[in-house]
Amino acid sequence: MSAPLLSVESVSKKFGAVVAIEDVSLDVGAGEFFALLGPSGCGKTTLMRCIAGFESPDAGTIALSGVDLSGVPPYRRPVNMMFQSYALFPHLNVFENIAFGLRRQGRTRDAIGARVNELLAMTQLSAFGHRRIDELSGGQKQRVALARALAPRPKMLLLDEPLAALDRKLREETQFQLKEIQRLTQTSFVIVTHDQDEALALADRIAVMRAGRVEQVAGPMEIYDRPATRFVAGFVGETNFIEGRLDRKGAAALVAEFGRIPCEPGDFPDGARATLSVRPERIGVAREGEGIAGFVENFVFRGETTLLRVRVASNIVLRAAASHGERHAIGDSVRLSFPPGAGTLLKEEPLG
Ligand SMILES: Nc1ncnc2c1ncn2[C@@H]1O[C@H](COP(=O)(O)OP(=O)(O)OP(=O)(O)O)[C@@H](O)[C@H]1O
Repeated sequence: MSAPLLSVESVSKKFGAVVAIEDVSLDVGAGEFFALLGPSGCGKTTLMRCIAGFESPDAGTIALSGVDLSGVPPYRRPVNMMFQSYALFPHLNVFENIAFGLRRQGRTRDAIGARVNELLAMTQLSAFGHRRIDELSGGQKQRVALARALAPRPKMLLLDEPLAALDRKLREETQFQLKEIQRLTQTSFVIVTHDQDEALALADRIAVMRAGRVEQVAGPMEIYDRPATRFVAGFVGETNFIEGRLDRKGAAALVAEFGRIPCEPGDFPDGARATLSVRPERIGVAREGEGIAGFVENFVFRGETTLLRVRVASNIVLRAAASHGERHAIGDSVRLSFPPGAGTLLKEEPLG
């Protein structure tokens, strides 16, 4: 594998007594779309600001193309940041906003014109070059901010919650555009988001952060299908946590209060206490036959699936997604089945 574009090594940052990030290490490749995902306050913005040069780490190093960035001011880094507020210049038109960084670089008039027109076309704003910023919709402003940040050809673009200001419908459409623009420019994008759907939809790889630390770095499918910790499993997507004791004799199973759940034992020892994380859509729902018996306590229609809450023991309710077209009623008896490999076995850990 080629050397990473960005390399963050053992970086920590405190604000007074508050530990914002602690011993964070990760790499981002050239042309990669990378997401920092985590709940509010987990340190993702602080990490991004350290990469941009607006904060300096207390410990650790940040290097770009192998060059240590400590002491390098933000404007000298080949990194640009797109702020959540967009921070556009209201007194300049769209063209001049996009041209701003290029003028500072002292490019010729022709070079500036060519680059701005290229970005106007890429962001579907060609007809808007002369518009004032306050004459634009929220989605158009977002695209101007993106074009402006990309204009000087940074090696890496940092995006702080880039879609947060857009309504839901527009956000989805803009996700496709953002991905397309990233692909066309081959710039590394590092996006900060607390929205798991956004991270899963956009990123090639995701770092899931919690309380200043990175819990897992992996591709979206792996994060979803093979979460490394209980926190990641619960934060990304919906899941069931089933507690029990591992029985490795014969076909491995987690022995839960309400029955045996087939599972892949990994390197957990026989008899270990563990938690199985199982996504609702991986549980089979049938009216009769084999499996764990339960009854439907409640359900919500989700379009493609219906999410059932199934009581399997006096104190345990599991969520299972029944396919489209199956009708269920409150009180129905059902059987739940768990294909081996449907879930991920996790260490027991206190949830902080
Ligand atoms: N300049 C600062 N001075 C003091 N504390 C700060 C400062 N910046 C961040 N913090 C604290 O550091 C921790 C991490 O904050 P950070 O903004 O990086 O989190 P975040 O994951 O980006 O959250 P959000 O999604 O809410 O922006 C928080 O406890 C925050 O209050």
